[in-house]
Amino acid sequence: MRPNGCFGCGQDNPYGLQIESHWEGDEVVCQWTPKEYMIGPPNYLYGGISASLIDCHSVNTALSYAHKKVGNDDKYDRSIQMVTGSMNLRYIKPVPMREVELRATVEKVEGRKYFIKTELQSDGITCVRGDVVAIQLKAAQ
Ligand SMILES: CCCCC/C=C\C/C=C\C/C=C\C/C=C\CCCC(=O)SCCNC(=O)CCNC(=O)[C@H](O)C(C)(C)COP(=O)(O)OP(=O)(O)OC[C@H]1O[C@@H](n2cnc3c(N)ncnc32)[C@H](O)[C@@H]1OP(=O)(O)O
Repeated sequence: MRPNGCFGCGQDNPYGLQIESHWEGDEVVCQWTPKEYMIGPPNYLYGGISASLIDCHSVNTALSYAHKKVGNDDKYDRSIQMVTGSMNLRYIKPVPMREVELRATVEKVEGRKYFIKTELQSDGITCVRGDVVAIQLKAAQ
């Protein structure tokens, strides 16, 4: 989708994280590598960056799922809009400053609420687990 200035996934935001998420079976997956200045504790990723990664990846999972539900797999429909309603994170292990993988699944959908479970992994080990509720905005009247 262009233009896209989203801090998480916007290719048009040079200061953003520029994540790219794609479907792999029933999961939405993304590989991403931190910049040196995104450090928090010595040698480890800043927790707010992990939160941003999980936030954007999860909301995009919901957004893409909502598109699929109406039989639209590849064309972005600007009338379908999604925001983060709530996000609960469990920081299980510190995240090393190297490539991470995000893996998200749609747990359930209730009306406009999409319940997404996302894991942030390093070398196949889950470091952060997120439960995100993405909410589809009411269609403009
Ligand atoms: C796989 C490839 C991916 C492809 C993607 C492709 C392209 C990408 C393109 C574009 C990308 C664009 C954007 C990037 C995506 C993400 C960006 C990152 C995410 C964000 O950065 S986003 C900003 C932060 N976010 C907000 O700024 C939200 C502020 N807030 C509000 O705008 C309202 O507050 C709202 C809308 C949330 C609700 O308002 P509302 O009036 O629509 O809804 P209402 O109150 O009627 O509630 C309806 C039902 O939701 C329940 N509910 C309400 N609030 C809840 C909550 N907080 N948590 C859990 N449940 C909640 C109620 O309990 C009720 O549930 P029930 O129906 O069961 O009673």
